[in-house]
Amino acid sequence: MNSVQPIPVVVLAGFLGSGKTTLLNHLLGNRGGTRIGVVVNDFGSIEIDAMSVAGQVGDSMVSLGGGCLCCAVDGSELDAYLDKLAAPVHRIDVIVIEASGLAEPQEMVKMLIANENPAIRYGGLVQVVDAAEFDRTRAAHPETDRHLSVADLVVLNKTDRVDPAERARIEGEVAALCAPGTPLVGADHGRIDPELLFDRRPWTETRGQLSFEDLIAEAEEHDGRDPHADHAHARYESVEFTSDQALSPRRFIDFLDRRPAGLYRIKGFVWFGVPGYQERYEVHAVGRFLRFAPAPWGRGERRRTQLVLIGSGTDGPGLLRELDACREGSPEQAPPESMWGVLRYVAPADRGDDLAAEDDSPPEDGPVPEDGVPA
Ligand SMILES: Nc1nc2c(ncn2[C@@H]2O[C@H](COP(=O)(O)OP(=O)(O)OP(=O)(O)O)[C@@H](O)[C@H]2O)c(=O)[nH]1
Repeated sequence: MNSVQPIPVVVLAGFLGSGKTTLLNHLLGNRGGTRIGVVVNDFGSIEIDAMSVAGQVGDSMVSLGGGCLCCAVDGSELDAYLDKLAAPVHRIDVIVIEASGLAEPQEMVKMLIANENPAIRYGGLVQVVDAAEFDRTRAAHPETDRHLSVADLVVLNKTDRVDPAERARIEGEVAALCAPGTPLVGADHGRIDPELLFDRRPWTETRGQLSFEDLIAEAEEHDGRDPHADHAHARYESVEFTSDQALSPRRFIDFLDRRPAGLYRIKGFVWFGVPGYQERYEVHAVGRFLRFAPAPWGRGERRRTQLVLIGSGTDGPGLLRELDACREGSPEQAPPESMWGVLRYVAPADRGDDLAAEDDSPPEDGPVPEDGVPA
């Protein structure tokens, strides 16, 4: 690849928790000699997703914080980031924008098509679908159907969480919602062939790409009303919690066990500071699904907890008060057993042997060794 050709800009979209960051990390980890520029657009000003992929992208990383790309960031700001990434000095082959899980992908595509920088070109819309949550997501968010209809490539992710018959049913439904011939690839932890995105003559050139006319028609639909009123995130609110004090694992698990149904997504990391469990515990909750992943702290990284909670109809200040009550002043005195509730939800995500538990699954008995892998 060389930098004379315009750099394709691929939009990675999908509902909250569908696996966009996981897929992006897979691409970054399997990019061979390809240089990928990344734009992460997170919901909430604590850029959890940016941190999840940071370290792998170095100075090519730019992050658009503060909310949804389509609303909070105007075209000129996006253009400025793209200009920066497209500078020849970076020798970038492909740019991937990870859209906020609540963004309207069409808005981003529109911005990219309108971009006047000759060094880049729109490279397609990849829609990530959570196979295990497909029916629920569709019922709660009818715009899912519209998003699928404009996708260039659909990744049916989390296929490990559905059986083959269920997978076949969902594949049929997804295919019926997509434009005819839209490629649909199944994936476990976002492990797709990176060639799907890095090919110089990709699927988007032959079919499926939104035409400008489609986009104008879309825009006209909005006429006379707030163009963002029907966006998914208009119905959502997010709150952020940060603590320099450790959290009590027991009180935090109790908080999670009691979390309201409208609290759709929790992500971030937690410091428990319990002797023997000094790692940084990444937490991901999607609906009733919950997982912790321990990882070492970065060199010199401050021990603390940062969480983003996204929900609808939830009492944000009330949630923050409950989290405040989880603070623990003397974590060094906590017994190791206090971690058991957390360790039930630890799975070695990167190894693929997914032991993540559903909230309502029976608890594992007994302690778990310090590597975090339940016995
Ligand atoms: N079982 C299973 N879990 C997965 C798979 N892919 C991702 N996950 C988990 O699902 C959770 C959400 O994944 P993310 O990659 O953060 O999802 P996202 O779409 O970036 O989420 P938002 O940033 O909230 O929109 C994490 O706990 C992942 O480890 C998969 O194929 N199977």
